[in-house]
Order: sequence, then C-alpha cells, then structure tokens
Amino acid sequence: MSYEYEHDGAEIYRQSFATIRREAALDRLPADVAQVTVRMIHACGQVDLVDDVAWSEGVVGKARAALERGAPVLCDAQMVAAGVTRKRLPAYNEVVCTLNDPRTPDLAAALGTTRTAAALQLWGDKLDGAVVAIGNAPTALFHLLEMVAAGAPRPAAVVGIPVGFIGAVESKDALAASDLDFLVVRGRRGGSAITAAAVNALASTAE
Ligand SMILES: C/C1=C2N=C(/C=C3N=C(/C(C)=C4\N[C@@](C)([C@@H]5N=C1[C@](C)(CCC(=O)O)[C@H]5CC(=O)O)[C@@](C)(CC(=O)O)[C@@H]4CCC(=O)O)[C@@](C)(CC(=O)O)[C@@H]\3CCC(=O)O)C(C)(C)[C@@H]/2CCC(=O)O
Repeated sequence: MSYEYEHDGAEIYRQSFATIRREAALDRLPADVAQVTVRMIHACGQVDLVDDVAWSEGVVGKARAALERGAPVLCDAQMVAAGVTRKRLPAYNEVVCTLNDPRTPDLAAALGTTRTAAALQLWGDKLDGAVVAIGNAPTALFHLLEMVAAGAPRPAAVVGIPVGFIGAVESKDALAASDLDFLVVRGRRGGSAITAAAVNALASTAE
C-alpha cells in the first residue's frame, strides 16, 4: 500500500510558505517582521497568528545585527534551544540554556521561584547584547524584566513567546511595555516551536 503525498522536503517548504503568504494577512507588518512571522505560522499552522504579533520598531534588524556580531542565543527551555537550527546562525553563535545546570534547583529554592526563572541568573554577562528566546516559561520572561530593571546587562532583542494560561498574557504585555526591543505573540498562544522558528527566521532570510 502507498499513499499519494509530497516527498520532496524543499517542495513541501515552498508550498507551505506560499500557502501562508496567500492566506495570512501579512500586509499590516513591515516586510522583515512578515518574513519572521511566516516562519512562526509555519511552526503552528495557524495563519491568524499574524493578528497577535507585536514588535518594537527595528527589532528584526537589531536581532540580526546582534547575531552577525556573534551574540549568543539565550533560551529558557531546552525545547527552544533544540529547535534552533545551528547551520542558519551567521557566526557559529552559542545557543545557551541553563535550565539543567546543576546549580539551578538550589537557586530556584533560594529565590523561591521556578527553575526556568532561576536559570536566568546563570546567564551572567552573556546577556549583554544577546538575543533572548523565551518560548515556554512566563516566569522566565517576568524574571528577565526584573533582572534588567535591577541593572543586569541589556539584551539586543527579546523574542518573548511563552505559552499558556498563567502569566503568559501578562508577561508578554509587560515585555511589550518595557524599553527592551521585542517580538511577541500577544495572548495565550506561543510555545517553544514558534519561538525557535522566530529565531531561525532572524538568523537567516533563507526559506
Ligand atoms: C507552569 C509550566 C508550564 N509549562 C508549560 C508547557 C509545557 N511545558 C512542557 C515541559 C516539558 C516543560 N515545562 C517546564 C519549563 C515547566 N513548565 C512549567 C513550570 C512548572 C514553570 C514555568 C513557568 O510557569 O514559568 C516549569 C518548571 C520550572 O520549574 O521552571 C519544564 C522545565 C518542566 C520539566 O520537565 O522539568 C519542561 C521544559 C523542559 C525543557 O525543554 O527544557 C511541555 C512539553 C508540557 C509537559 O510538561 O509535558 C509544554 C511545552 C510548551 C512549549 O511549547 O514550550 C506552560 C503551559 C507554558 C506552563 C506555564 C503557563 C501555564 O499556564 O501554566
């Protein structure tokens, strides 16, 4: 038994991206944000995601420039880090997730917070000029904003797309109201796959 389906990976991508460009209302977005959004939609299959995308002016250019300078990509969860396609990164950029660092559980207990939030304490100076990718944990995004407000180094851009029901909406609204450069999906939607796809689109314009 065999089925009739497309076997060519490049052709699947071509058709998929063409479908998204046909069906999604991308015209309200600047061209560079639209290119990133196409890849985010590709990761979740929902063309109305476009309605919830919000960004700070110039964020795509700033994130790309940072990556070209060799900035690391700092991720809240291993799922985000695993989804970043290393060969798309322009400068062999380091992809960092400190969630499973052996120091993280004790830090979380000491700070009285989640492990994902506590793990950010271990980013240290890497935060300076980095591209931050928060795709899972609202607490991590809130904690990033608290750290920067308390004087931590400032990242070049924050892709803040945590998913869920508790804190996701509020943490993304807080990022969008901050003075950091950001790309968010407002509302409950988000997740590691969409976030990794956004980083992959920032890393390279190749489809
Ligand atoms: C409350 C948490 C939420 N997790 C969500 C969705 C998913 N999480 C998955 C997995 C495998 C992981 N989630 C943790 C990050 C874990 N999730 C939490 C925390 C309890 C708190 C985070 C927060 O509220 O900000 C968090 C643990 C922590 O102490 O920080 C994870 C570390 C748990 C673990 O396995 O140890 C783990 C991440 C592993 C990694 O990639 O490094 C899911 C796959 C579901 C599952 O548990 O099987 C899923 C993935 C979603 C995605 O696309 O990333 C929510 C819904 C985001 C939720 C926070 C909001 C809410 O409304 O509850």
